[in-house]
Amino acid sequence: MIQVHVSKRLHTAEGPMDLVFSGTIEQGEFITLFGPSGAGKTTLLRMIAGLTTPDSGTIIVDGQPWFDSGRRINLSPRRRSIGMVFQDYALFPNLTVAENIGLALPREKRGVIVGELLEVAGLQELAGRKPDKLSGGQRQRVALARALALKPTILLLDEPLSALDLQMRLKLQDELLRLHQRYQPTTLLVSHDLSEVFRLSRRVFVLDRGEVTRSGSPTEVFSQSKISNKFRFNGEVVHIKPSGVVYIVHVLVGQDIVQVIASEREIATLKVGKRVLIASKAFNPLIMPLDE
Ligand SMILES: Nc1ncnc2c1ncn2[C@@H]1O[C@H](COP(=O)(O)OP(=O)(O)OP(=O)(O)O)[C@@H](O)[C@H]1O
Repeated sequence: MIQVHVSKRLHTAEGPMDLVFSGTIEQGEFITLFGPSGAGKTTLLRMIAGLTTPDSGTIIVDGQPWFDSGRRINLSPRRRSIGMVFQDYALFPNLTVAENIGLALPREKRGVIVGELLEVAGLQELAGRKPDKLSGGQRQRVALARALALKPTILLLDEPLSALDLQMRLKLQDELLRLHQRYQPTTLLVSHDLSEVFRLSRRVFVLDRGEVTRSGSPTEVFSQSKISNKFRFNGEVVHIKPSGVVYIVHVLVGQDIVQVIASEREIATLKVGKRVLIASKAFNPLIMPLDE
């Protein structure tokens, strides 16, 4: 369990802003941090990693204080069990894929762990390549494998997929879910992409100007509560969930998630990533695929 209670005064172009975060994250949870640019998301990750020092507060991980301003405890990043992946790939250009993944591992364990990660991340064929011979998606897979090599308690991901095209992003999201399931690190992901928040996390914190304005499941946080009976929306299917004899389809419309009930017959034409039109028919919304 991670208990984070921190505050820090930040200096932004618009003047000072207080970043205040208080939250408890369970072991193995997948959390996203969502919010506008400059809200303080990256700084929060950096404080957990030990790269930025909070002005006050505590960060307790499995009962162990990583930071405690009152007791003057501040573990260095090296002593915190974390793996990190950022938007820019930050791989060592002169090392191969396998060497990049194994870099921080003790020599005697390196072969076994790197071998496993190459296999799990589907990178075996690329083990001997240098980063400049990889695509953006492949590089991020290497960065992810490297972040997991030391079996960190916490995985910190700062928009790792945002530079990738949609197709690659969806593929890497699946990969991320698979890796998370296998190694179960407590994961904090910063994302600007609402469909990503929805696909990957069970819980989201919305940060705005240094404060958590909303938190809960993506559905709770983003569902549109009042929908008029007469409407037409274009959106993208982000999740399909069986519910008894029908299905609940979650559709991303702008910045909102709209839930629509669909029958098995309607579901046959839908899948995650599909662009759809939601329109009202009498009082019940009607959902149908859009021609592409
Ligand atoms: N160590 C620091 N001390 C004071 N101010 C800081 C510090 N680090 C960052 N800031 C300021 O805090 C603000 C928030 O930055 P941060 O990168 O955390 O936002 P963000 O939500 O991650 O934004 P983006 O989505 O654009 O990455 C910025 O204006 C930045 O200049």
